[in-house]
Amino acid sequence: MELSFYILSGGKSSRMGEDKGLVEVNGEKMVKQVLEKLKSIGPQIKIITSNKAYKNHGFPLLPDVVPNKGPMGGLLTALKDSPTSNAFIIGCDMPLIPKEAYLHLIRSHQEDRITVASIGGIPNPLFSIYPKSLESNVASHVAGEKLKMIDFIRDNKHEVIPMENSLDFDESLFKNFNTREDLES
Ligand SMILES: Nc1nc2c(ncn2[C@@H]2O[C@H](COP(=O)(O)OP(=O)(O)OP(=O)(O)O)[C@@H](O)[C@H]2O)c(=O)[nH]1
Repeated sequence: MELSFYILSGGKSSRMGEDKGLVEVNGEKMVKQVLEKLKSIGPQIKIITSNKAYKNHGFPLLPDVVPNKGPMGGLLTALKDSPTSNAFIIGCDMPLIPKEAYLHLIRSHQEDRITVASIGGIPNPLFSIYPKSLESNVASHVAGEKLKMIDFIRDNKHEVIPMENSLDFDESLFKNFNTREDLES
């Protein structure tokens, strides 16, 4: 299955106070850590942001087609752009997720549905694979201001893959870093 990868980095980062993807965790920018894993998985990688500071990572940047709609706007941008029939959507603030987790989700994916990773019983729409065929459904949600990713997933054919059941992962590897306190913990 051919896949394109999109890192969502277009958020307001209001809790962090500065653009999250460019903040360092364990001495390296979060976006860089995500890119390092993706590079070894597939060639089609883009960062969805309008912040030019992401440019020096060497991957194409893509601004949101409809700005200020949160991750749903990022998903719409990704599916519109995707040259492949499926797109892997990843938040920029989960830098510790191991490559094996990406591979596991890809192996679990079936082309006609959304494949959502769950961690500790909680589905994560920003570590998920979406069929490009859902683009018009996403566009309707965005136009109707129905911006909760989880509601979109529930409205469409999907499968939840509990990461901890299949792989011997520590849940802490799926931590996302939203605040300064998160960085210190
Ligand atoms: N492209 C794009 N990505 C977004 C948008 N809003 C949020 N994201 C990304 O979605 C992921 C989760 O974002 P959140 O933590 O919910 O929101 P945030 O705006 O980044 O941060 P807060 O303002 O602190 O809530 C992060 O990777 C964000 O960069 C958006 O409007 N466009």
